[in-house]
Order: sequence, then C-alpha cells, then structure tokens
Amino acid sequence: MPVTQHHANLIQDCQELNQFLSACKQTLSEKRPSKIVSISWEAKSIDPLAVLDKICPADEVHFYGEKAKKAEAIAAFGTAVKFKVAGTNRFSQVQQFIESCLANTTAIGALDLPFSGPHFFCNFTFFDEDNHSDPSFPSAMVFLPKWQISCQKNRCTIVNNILIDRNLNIEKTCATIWEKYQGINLTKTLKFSHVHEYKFTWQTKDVTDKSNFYSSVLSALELIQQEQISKIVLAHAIDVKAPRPFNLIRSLHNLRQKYPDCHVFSLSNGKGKNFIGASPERLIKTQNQELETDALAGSAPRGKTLVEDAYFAEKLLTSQKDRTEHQIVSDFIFQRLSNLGLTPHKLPIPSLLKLSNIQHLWTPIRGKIPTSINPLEILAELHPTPAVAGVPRDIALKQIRRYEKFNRSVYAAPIGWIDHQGNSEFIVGIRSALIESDRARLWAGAGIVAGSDPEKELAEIQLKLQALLKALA
Ligand SMILES: C=C(O[C@H]1C=CC=C(C(=O)O)[C@@H]1O)C(=O)O
Repeated sequence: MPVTQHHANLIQDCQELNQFLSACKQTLSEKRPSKIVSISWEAKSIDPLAVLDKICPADEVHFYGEKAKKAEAIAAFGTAVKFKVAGTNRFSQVQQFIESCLANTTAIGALDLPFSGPHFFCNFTFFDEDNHSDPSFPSAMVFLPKWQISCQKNRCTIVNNILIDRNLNIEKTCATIWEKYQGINLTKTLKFSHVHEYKFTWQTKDVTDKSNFYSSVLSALELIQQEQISKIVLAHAIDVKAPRPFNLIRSLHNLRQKYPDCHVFSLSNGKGKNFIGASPERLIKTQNQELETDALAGSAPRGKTLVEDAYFAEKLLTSQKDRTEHQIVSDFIFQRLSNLGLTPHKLPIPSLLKLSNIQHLWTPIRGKIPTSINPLEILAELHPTPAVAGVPRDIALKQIRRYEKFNRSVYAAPIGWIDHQGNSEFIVGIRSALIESDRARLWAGAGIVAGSDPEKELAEIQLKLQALLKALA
C-alpha cells in the first residue's frame, strides 16, 4: 500500500472525516481516477453478530466468521469493491485483483489492532467451472467490504473502506459513514442468549434417494478395488422446508453456542441466499509467514458417557480404515506444500479433534511460508484436498460429478479472508446449508476407502446433517 498512518485517534468526527476524504479526492488524477481509503478505529466491546443483525441491510453482501472458543468474530458487509471470476486460474486472478486494489489503497487509523486494515473476503465454489456452480454464487468472488467489525478477546475494531472517485459527493458520503459508525458503536447485544431449539420437525426430503448413495459407495469401492482410486468423498444432500422463513441470526447464534470449537460462518450474496455452517476444517491460516493447516478425516460419534466416549475414541484411533482415510489427506497436504517450496512438519500419528457431536482424526501441519508465496497460491495447490474430494484428485472429481446428482455449489469449498499484510484464514465450507427464505439445502459427506461400509458412511453423514439441522431456527 502506498501510504499507511498508524494513529489510533485519527478521524474523531464527521468534520475530520470530511477534511481527510476531500484531501484524498484532490490527489486523484487522470492516471489515477479512483482510490481506496481504509480507516480503522478501536471500538468498545461489540458483538459482531449483533451488528450483522441490527446494522447490515438484508440486501447487502455479507461475510460472518466466528470461532467462539477463541473469542474471535468478524462481520463484514456492503461492498467497496468486488470481483468475480471463473475457471482454473480463479485463485491467481483473485490474488491479482487484491494486489491491484492494495496498490491503490491508503490505510489509516488504529492499524495495530487485531483485524485492523483492509481485509478481502473471498468465496469459491467446489468446482472451478461456471456450469457446475450455482448462479447465486460465482465460481470465485472477492469483495472489500464497506464495513468490517471484529472482536478478538474483547479487543474490537471497526474498519470502513471507501472507494473515492471524482463523482463522489464527499458531504453526503461523510454524513452516511458517520451515522453508520455511530450506529455500530451503539449496537446492543442480541436479545437472546440461549440455544433455541425448535420443537417441531422441519419437512425434510433427500435430494437424491438414499439408494443412490448406497449404489455410489458400492461402485466407488469397486474403483478402489481396481486401484483406479484410493479414496473418494461422497456427499449427500437434503432439502428442508420450514413453516416460515429461517432466522439467520438465531441460527448462527445457535451454531456458535453448540459448536464453539468449529468455525461458524455465513455468506450472503445480497440477493436472499445465505450459505451458513459450522465447519471443523481449517484449510489455511497464515500469519507472519507461518502456515497452519489441518488434515481432518476419519470420524466417530461422541459417546453419551465418558466410558462410551473413550471407547469410540480408541476404536477410531485404532481403526485401519479410518487411519488410511486420514493418512491419504495428511500425505496429500504434506506433498502439495512441499511442491510449493515449503518445509512442512507434522507429527507421525494423528490425534483426536473432539467436537460436540462427533470426533475426528486430526493432524496439524505447520510450516514457514517463503515470502514469494501468497496464501491464494497455497489455496490453489490444496483445494480440494482428499478430505472433500479424493485421490487421484482428477479421477475422484470426475466420479463425484458422475455419482452426485446434485450441485455441490459452495459446499466443501474454501471461504475466508486475506488482509493487507498477506495474513489470511480460510476454512472449508462443510457441514453447511444454503438458506433462502423458508427453504434450505444441507450437505455433508464422508470419505470412502477400502473397507468402507455404505450404511455406516450414510449414518456418519446423517449425524453431521442432524447437527446442523438442530441448529437451524
Ligand atoms: C466431507 C465432510 O467431512 C470431511 C471432514 C472430516 C471428516 C470426514 C470423514 O471422516 O469422512 C470428511 O472427510 C463433511 O462433513 O461434509
């Protein structure tokens, strides 16, 4: 970025904002007809979900991400700039867009706070081609929000990003920004605090018949036996109809309370469609050139008692089938990172990641990122991992298209952000639902390897689907 000014108390009223934006407008030229300005302020303790509820209009694009256990949440809405693209080089095109925006951005204010400065929010579909994606979510989309509100352990930050061009009415813009800024600062906490479970059952319907899932698993097992593939992840989807429109904020609140270890997320396309979920799978976190990623595959339910839970855990840790399923993911990630020039490290055996309703085999993988590598290059290399696709990847993807008669759309695809310093966090959009008014489509999948039993795989998927279904409100 050309200019950055760290100054916690910069821009304290509408007049100061006016002076600053007017000065920025004056620097525009024939060669540079527009520029982006990003202002960060420290804020008192605010719940970003309450801001999403009270301040974000329903017809604006938004991103919400929270990990309750880490006391971290971020809400972003409105678009200062955005970009959509499809095709095999979508990750690098998104990266180029972000770089060109940052070259034209001035960031000022409290830039030493967590989540301060401009952040670009990105989402992708599972497949890279347009014809396989849902028209409501493009193959790749990135936006710099007008507003971003975040909290990390009670340290809260408000960021406002403004696109300044010659036609901008500074007076009007400043009045709108200041009104919103004050509104955000005054946001009260949500009225509800407890998990709200609905007693009646929604009308649910399998998108494709369960027999379709069974026959796909049997066919995949034949491919595995013929050594055409070693693993494939097959998903199942259900459609849900509620007697009234779903309540997005309540559903997100339920998810954060029930699954504090998961990454709760919501993405709105601004046209009435919301993609939400609670995913345990982090694809990448990059901070100061350090990479954290996780191999997550192999699942067992949680026990109702400590003894039962320990029994399931032991069974999972010693199951040959689950260990193979997991090893394939961990080897793939390790190999892909090595190809990129990283020197990743991991422990030789997986540990357990225990969530409220399910436990997984888990291998954290860490590594130093060379300065020449951008997080989007790592994403391009990793997505889709065998935790959601299979090995060999090309054959698995072809078979997934053949077996699954529904569109994966944004299910199992990366969703997250990248900031002005190249730090980033992307999760994998699994255990997720696409909600539109009173209808929702839910997806979940399971890894198939030699030794998989179709009934057990479907039971695992039902467990994952139920977890999400119970949180919808
Ligand atoms: C594909 C999903 O889960 C993946 C992540 C963790 C464990 C998995 C498994 O044990 O099958 C899956 O690979 C999903 O939940 O939709």
